[in-house]
Amino acid sequence: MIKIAPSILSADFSKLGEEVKRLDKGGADIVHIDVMDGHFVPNITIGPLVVKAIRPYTRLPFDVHLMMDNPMEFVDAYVEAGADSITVHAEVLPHLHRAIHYIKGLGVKAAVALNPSTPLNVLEYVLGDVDMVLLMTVNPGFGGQKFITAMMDKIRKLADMRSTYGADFCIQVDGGIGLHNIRDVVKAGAEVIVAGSAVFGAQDIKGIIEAMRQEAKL
Ligand SMILES: O=C(CO)[C@@H](O)[C@H](O)COP(=O)(O)O
Repeated sequence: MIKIAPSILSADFSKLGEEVKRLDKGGADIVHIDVMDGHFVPNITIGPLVVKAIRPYTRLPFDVHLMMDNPMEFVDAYVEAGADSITVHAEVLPHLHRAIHYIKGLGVKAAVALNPSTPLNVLEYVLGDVDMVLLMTVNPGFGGQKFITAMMDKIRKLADMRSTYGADFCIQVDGGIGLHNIRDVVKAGAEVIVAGSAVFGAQDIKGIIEAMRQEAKL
């Protein structure tokens, strides 16, 4: 069973609480929260105060993706604000193993994200530690970009690595995913699908989420 995790980056920020409620009613599995610091990526988005403010609007898990140069300085604050899982980028963390275990020690799930150009081998010695690996399928920073087709092979290779190493993390993909390609990414091995513009660009959120689930059925 795949999980649909709409990114609120494409939501109407003037009424985020209501937008989160719409996702809940529409049948989303997870709320994906994109945190950008203006350094690691050229955009600035959502602080812990905002996460705390929208937390009462749903019981869906909050998956917080930290696109930051110094994520470990903020992990505690996002967990206190209501995050259920925290994703950090391998590119900024020389002590990735320590970071993963620190996050798990806070009682939430730990995920590691890779930018499109980052090779999978940086994960080799933490494959048994992570709960989820997030493969960015666009260069992070903005919603509405085109899926980078070379990422299809990267998803397959990560799924192969998982079986080779007998690991059991989830594979999440993020960027440029919608009805046109969800079947292909799922076939390649993706299980948690982040989608921003495809979900919030649709009039009917329930309809698009259902359609994506149907389309993903192999
Ligand atoms: O993290 C990011 C962008 O950095 C993503 O979560 C995007 O926001 C996904 O948006 P779409 O590509 O689905 O519009």
